[in-house]
Amino acid sequence: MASPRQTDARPTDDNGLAPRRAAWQLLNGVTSEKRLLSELDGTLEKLAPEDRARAMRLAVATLRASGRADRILKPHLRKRPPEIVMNALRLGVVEAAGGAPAHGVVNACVSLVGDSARLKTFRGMVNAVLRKAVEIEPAEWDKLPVPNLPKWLRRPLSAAWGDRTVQRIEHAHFAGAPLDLTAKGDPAVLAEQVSGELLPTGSVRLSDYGQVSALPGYADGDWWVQDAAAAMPVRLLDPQPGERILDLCAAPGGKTLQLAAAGAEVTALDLSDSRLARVRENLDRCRMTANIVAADATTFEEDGWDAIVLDAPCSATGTIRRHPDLPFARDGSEYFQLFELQARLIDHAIGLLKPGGRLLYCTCSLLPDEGEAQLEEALERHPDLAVAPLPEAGWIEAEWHADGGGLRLRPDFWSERGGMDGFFAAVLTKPG
Ligand SMILES: C[S@@+](CC[C@H](N)C(=O)[O-])C[C@H]1O[C@@H](n2cnc3c(N)ncnc32)[C@H](O)[C@@H]1O
Repeated sequence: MASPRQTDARPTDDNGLAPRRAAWQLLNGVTSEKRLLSELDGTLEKLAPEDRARAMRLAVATLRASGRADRILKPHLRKRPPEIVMNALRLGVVEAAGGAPAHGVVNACVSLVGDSARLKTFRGMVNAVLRKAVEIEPAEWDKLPVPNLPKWLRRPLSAAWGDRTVQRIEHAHFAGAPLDLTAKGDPAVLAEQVSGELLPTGSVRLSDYGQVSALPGYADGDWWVQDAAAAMPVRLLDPQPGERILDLCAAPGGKTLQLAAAGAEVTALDLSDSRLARVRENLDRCRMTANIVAADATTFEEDGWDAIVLDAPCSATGTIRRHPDLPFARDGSEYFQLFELQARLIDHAIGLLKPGGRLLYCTCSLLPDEGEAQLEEALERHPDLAVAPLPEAGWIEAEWHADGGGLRLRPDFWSERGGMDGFFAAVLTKPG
């Protein structure tokens, strides 16, 4: 049910200024305050649902194309203005390149800065620069290079996968992502129900869709949103009915739902109470159950599990297609702590498995430090463990085999189909 705030909020009749202002605030939160869009929810609270969606779409599109917008703007700027003024300019260029009428875009962006006492002096400059910058022809825009990842991220990715692959990954980031669903039941039936494409891995893909909650089967809990790559690790684990499985970093619950749908007896654990609320909501909507535990996975003590899923906290660099804010809001300085936490979580999880139990380790990361290297180092620390060979299953393509075992998924794979998130996944078996 809509909250009172949502019911009160009405679409704007101010020529679309409210969603543009919210998009601008989101951009400022990301590029100036270095916060993720997911941490800036409050910015959208007072907007009507359709304005909220529009603001988020605008912010995401601008972040994705920010490098292109800067190229267009550069020749028109004698001196680079403050970052928040740059964001108003970027917003205008990206909207105009997307086909919005130039006049409305210029007026709106001038109003954004003009309404702020602090930025009023930039009104004239924004007006003059944008008038010229929005004249770009769609064909000219399309010919501009796809924006590069920032150096701090490009460097380790180039070292791992090579420059050419990083360029392909950047193209995949720029293209964005389709909507992938995981079916609670038969994916072929779901594909028909939502008129989607049944992918070889069993996910159902929609390239053109409106409001997610209005799609058939949402209210009945027939499916949940989960990138095709994110759905593969649990397929590797192959959970069996009745198995006792601990999902150690469970929220928002995509993998918990897969485990429960397979008939496993699932305990979903997460450090974050608020994120666990989303696991509960997802389970309720899909009419499935799991034991929910709010705890720290590094100290949780119940052992004897048939299998453990460790979808560890990570850089999330595999999800930039969906989250173009990440390269702007992060700088890699916190990653070393994550690598250490991942190793500690692996060691602790191994101790909680019963003899013969399986540990699924996975991360939505493109950095080998969080995937291949973690696996290699875990095997050095625990020489009695074995990496389960990848199943012969036809859905695993040859180029997805990771060096040293496991599955390496990248956004440049399936480019003809709309790509996939980046992921690493491997199953480790404890001796019986
Ligand atoms: C990559 S997300 C998990 C995604 C989830 N498995 C899914 O498929 O929807 C990582 C999760 O780890 C949780 N987390 C981080 N540190 C943790 C810890 N020490 N103990 C338990 N959970 C932790 C975060 O709150 C976050 O929800």
